Amino acid sequence: MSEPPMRVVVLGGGSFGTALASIAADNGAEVRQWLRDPELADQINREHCNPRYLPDFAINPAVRALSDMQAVLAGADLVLVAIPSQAFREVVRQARPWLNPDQILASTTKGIQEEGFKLMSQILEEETGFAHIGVISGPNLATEIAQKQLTATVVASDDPLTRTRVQQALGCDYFRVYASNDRYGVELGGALKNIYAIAAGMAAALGMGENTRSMLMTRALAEMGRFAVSLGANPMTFLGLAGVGDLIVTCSSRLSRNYRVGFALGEGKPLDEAVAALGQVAEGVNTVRLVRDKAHRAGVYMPLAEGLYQVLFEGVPVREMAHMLMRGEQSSDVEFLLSREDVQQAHRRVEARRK
Ligand SMILES: NC(=O)C1=CN([C@@H]2O[C@H](COP(=O)(O)OP(=O)(O)OC[C@H]3O[C@@H](n4cnc5c(N)ncnc54)[C@H](O)[C@@H]3O)[C@@H](O)[C@H]2O)C=CC1
Ligand SMILES: O=C(CO)COP(=O)(O)O
Repeated sequence: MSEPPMRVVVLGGGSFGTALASIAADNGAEVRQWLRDPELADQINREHCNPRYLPDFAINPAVRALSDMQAVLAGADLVLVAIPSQAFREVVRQARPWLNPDQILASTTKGIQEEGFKLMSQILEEETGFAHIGVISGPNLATEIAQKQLTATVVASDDPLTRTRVQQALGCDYFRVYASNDRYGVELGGALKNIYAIAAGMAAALGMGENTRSMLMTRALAEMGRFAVSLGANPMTFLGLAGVGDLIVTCSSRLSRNYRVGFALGEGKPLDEAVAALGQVAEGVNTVRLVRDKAHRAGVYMPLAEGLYQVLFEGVPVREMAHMLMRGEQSSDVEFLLSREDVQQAHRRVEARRK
């Protein structure tokens, strides 16, 4: 006898939640999607389209949208939480009475909560105390996934059941799901790359070329690694899809909201205007502030995050910041091989000999 279909619930009616719900339905799962707006839920059920967030995409008609949290969660095997970080805890609290410890819970959100510098799966853990918790992160522009363009993601959890169930629910012929046991690293990579996507968008708006973008992405990776090490995380995870994979796509594509905010800023638009014009979440705007503050307090050298912070929140012109960054310290390429301190020390020795 064949197994009954997996019951998958997606919390969130944005572009990524909608794309994931359709993948799971394409894969044969019984899928329900929770949205707070009942009218949009009705429209999705009627027209199989989410005009607000993914207007040109035909949603698999098997996806049922609901705005009643209790009804949506009844009997769920896997719950994917695709809610922007600012509202994530609030929605998990709303769902909590209808969640149970046998369910698999996974965050798809690439952001950080200000209080306590919490990542979203830590919020899932705090709010539920359950064991089957994971995250999904990778080069996953929702619009491309909706078009069934081939890509892959990472499910990260120290719980093998969580990894396996997510792979079963979402892995299909246009979406591969790789496994990782470094939940913190995968989640941190997803949040950090948004910062650098804003910078890449700015550089593009200023007419900077491919060498510039390549330098920016590679130095971003170095900076992400330095930050991860300071938090006790394993920077090797950033060599995977949820690190360098997501960094490449988000720093290269106009489909990325973070890139688009950066582009608008590079064109001279004020931050509030750039964010309002987007009409969707660009997590990097908040993340850069949180990461810059944390790096400051911990004494971690993050010139790109610092520079971006100054452009976004202190009114430093983009070109001036680019110039300052180019005139910054001559540093080491790969710090795991040659430390920054060794390079600085060598400079000091040469200077001392000159005097
Ligand atoms: N869109 C993409 O390409 C990808 C997005 N992500 C991540 O997924 C997360 C969610 O993003 P998207 O779906 O793209 O967002 P979105 O901006 O397209 O939509 C956000 C959704 O959250 C809902 N929402 C906001 N506040 C809420 C609240 N208080 N209660 C209930 N619902 C609320 C909105 O109504 C909307 O349905 C983000 O953290 C993003 O980083 C991850 C991978 C790809
Ligand atoms: O995370 C993403 C792609 O993997 C989406 O990036 P944006 O949130 O910048 O659109």
